[in-house]
This record gives sequence, C-alpha cells and structure tokens, in this order.
Amino acid sequence: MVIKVGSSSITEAGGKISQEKMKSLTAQMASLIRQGMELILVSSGAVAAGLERLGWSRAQITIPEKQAAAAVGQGILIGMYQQLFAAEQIQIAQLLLTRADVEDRKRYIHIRNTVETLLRRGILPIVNENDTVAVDEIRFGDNDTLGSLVALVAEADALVMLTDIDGLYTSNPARDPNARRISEVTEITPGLKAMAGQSISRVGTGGMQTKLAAAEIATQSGIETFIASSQEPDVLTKIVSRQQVGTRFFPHHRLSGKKSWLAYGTRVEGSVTVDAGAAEALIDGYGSLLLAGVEKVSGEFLEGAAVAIRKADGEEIGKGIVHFSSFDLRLLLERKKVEKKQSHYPVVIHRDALVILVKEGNQ
Ligand SMILES: Nc1ncnc2c1ncn2[C@@H]1O[C@H](COP(=O)(O)OP(=O)(O)O)[C@@H](O)[C@H]1O
Ligand SMILES: N[C@@H](CCC(=O)OP(=O)(O)O)C(=O)O
Repeated sequence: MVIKVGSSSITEAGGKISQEKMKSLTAQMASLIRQGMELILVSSGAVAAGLERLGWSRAQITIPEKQAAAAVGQGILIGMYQQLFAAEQIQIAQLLLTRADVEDRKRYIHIRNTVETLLRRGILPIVNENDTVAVDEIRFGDNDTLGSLVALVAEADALVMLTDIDGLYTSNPARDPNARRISEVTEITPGLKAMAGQSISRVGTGGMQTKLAAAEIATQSGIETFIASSQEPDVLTKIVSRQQVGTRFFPHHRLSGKKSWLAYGTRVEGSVTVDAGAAEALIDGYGSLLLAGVEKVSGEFLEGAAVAIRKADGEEIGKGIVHFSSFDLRLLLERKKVEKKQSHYPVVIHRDALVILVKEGNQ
C-alpha cells in the first residue's frame, strides 16, 4: 500500500512541522508493518520544514528559494522520520525522484528493483520529489501524482492520500457550506472533476484537482484509491478493514506493469496518425501497428520515444514506443506512396509496447 501524506497532514496551521502529527502517523504505519503489510510512504513537507528552519516566509517566494528551502527541509524531515520509526524498530530508506526518472524505462526498472529489495527486507521506503533538480519539464509538480506513479512502479494494491479533509466533497467545503462528502466513486467523470478545487491551505499544492488526477491514474491501473483525513483516529486501520472513511475509488481492470508505465509514466514526444482500419484493429486488440496503417507523423522524435497514436480526426487512442525516428518514418511514408503495394510492411509500434486508452481495448 502506498500512503501519501500531504504537507498539511504533518504541519500546524501556521506551517510549522508537527512532531505530534508525524508521531501518530508513524505509529499507525508501524502497526500495519508489524501485521505484515508492505508499505511505501510518499511524504511532502520538505519545503515547510525548510521554511520553518530558515525563518523564511512562504509569501512571494521564488522557485530557487523554494528549492533551497526543500534542500534544507528534506534532511530535517527524513531525520524526524528516522527517529520516529527507529522508536518502532523500523528501518527506513529515502528515495528522491523526478518525473524524468519515471519516464526512462531503465531508471523506472531500477526504482522498481530498489523498492522491491527494500520491501523484501522489511525496510520502509520514504519517497519525495527531488525538488533541487525538478524544473518544470521534469517535475511531478505535486506529490499526489508522484504517489500514484510510485503506486504504479510498485504495482501496489492500494493508494491512500491522507490530507486535511475527510475526502472529496461536491465542492470545496471551505467555501460552500452545502458541500457534501462523496463516499464512493466508481468512475471519475468530467462532472466529478469539475467538483474538485484548488488548495486553500498555506502549505498544500494542487488541492483536490491533483488528488483526483492521481486517483484516475491509479484506478485505471487497477489500484484501489482512498482520500481520507490524517486527523481521523486510526484512519489507516479503518481503511485497511474497509470501514467507511473518506472517499473510496474503485479500481478498473488492471493493466500490466509495462502497459501502466506506458500509459501514465511516459511523456509523448510526437504522434502518428493511423487510418481507420489500423485504428479499429488496434482498439480491438489485434497485432502491432504496421507502416501500412500509418498516415502521418507529427513532431520530432528519435526511435524508442513514446508517441501518441491518433485517429484521422485527431482523437488519441493510445500510446506506444516507436521503432523509427520521425525523420525515418517520414522517409518511409514517402517511399510507401511511391512504391504503392509492399508485401512486408515494417512494424512501427509493437503490440507489447503499445497501450490503448479508449474503451474496447483488449490489453
Ligand atoms: N471538492 C473538494 N472537496 C474537498 N476538498 C477540496 C475540494 N476542492 C478543493 N479542496 C481543497 O483541497 C484541500 C486539500 O488539498 P491540499 O491542500 O493540496 O492538501 P495536501 O497538502 O494534503 O496535498 C482541502 O483542504 C480543500 O481546501
Ligand atoms: N516536494 C514538496 C511537496 C509539494 C506537494 O506536493 O505538497 P502537498 O500538496 O502538500 O502534497 C515538499 O516536500 O515540500
């Protein structure tokens, strides 16, 4: 189970790190680990801890100052976890990741192997974004997304996002007194997304919007997801025993590890447009994408890049790892036009390296 703890769950109202809140959460996790559960903790709080130590204000802070604060605060945060878990006789490990680490298949495998090794030896991995190197293009940007991708890497059974509110409401209760909590979600619809608002706390990032996006990634990968309040007594035990707390999101069919990574871990660098026949075959789950079915190439990419697969009307039907660079693909398309009928069309995206993101897809 991946447990994501937001900054608001381990700080006091003014943004100061709360040893008491951290102690309550670590005691609950320790109890689950002792019962034999394998846990991964994704914890925010580095920026908050750094700002507190440096005596800096959160108002009008630059990105480099935030990164500097995180660099100061991460050590403090992990030091506190070290102390609290040591008291429970639990060994911890620190993993600092960026989006680029997850996008690269080799690095993804290395992360997975490290996590697996730690878990097998009873060590609790504690993950945060590597804020120092995370500029816009390689940022998760919020730890909710990081939590969902860690759940994917670890092929977790469940993702729990603990926050300062007891679940998803029909609108932000801080602003709307008529807001009602939604206790169960089977489908994350556009209507549901419209209910999720931004964070209004001093320390949080993304509010319910990023939590819903994370829930979508996780449930589409077959991972049951929960949003609950870190202040609820014994919240983790209640979730494990499926008592009604917070909002529970039911999982969809499970994609294989590689297909989940393709769908949510990678960032596309271009696209290939396919004809109607190829689109139908791919959606129905038959075969690889051959050059015969490719009509157009957009963007510049090298072989091995992740690209979107689009229908002629522009709808994205899936993603895959392409065998040719965009330059070579355009050359092959030109040749296809001149040579007309060919007996053997090369594979552009192999079936094992593509994922269909629209319904009816046979994965
Ligand atoms: N529909 C909604 N339901 C519940 N909370 C919402 C909603 N829309 C916005 N929010 C806000 O999201 C906040 C939780 O997100 P955030 O502050 O980012 O927490 P964390 O630090 O735990 O990631 C809530 O305190 C609330 O103000
Ligand atoms: N890496 C940042 C986390 C930022 C973040 O996503 O915060 P939150 O919305 O509280 O989970 C930190 O440790 O402060």
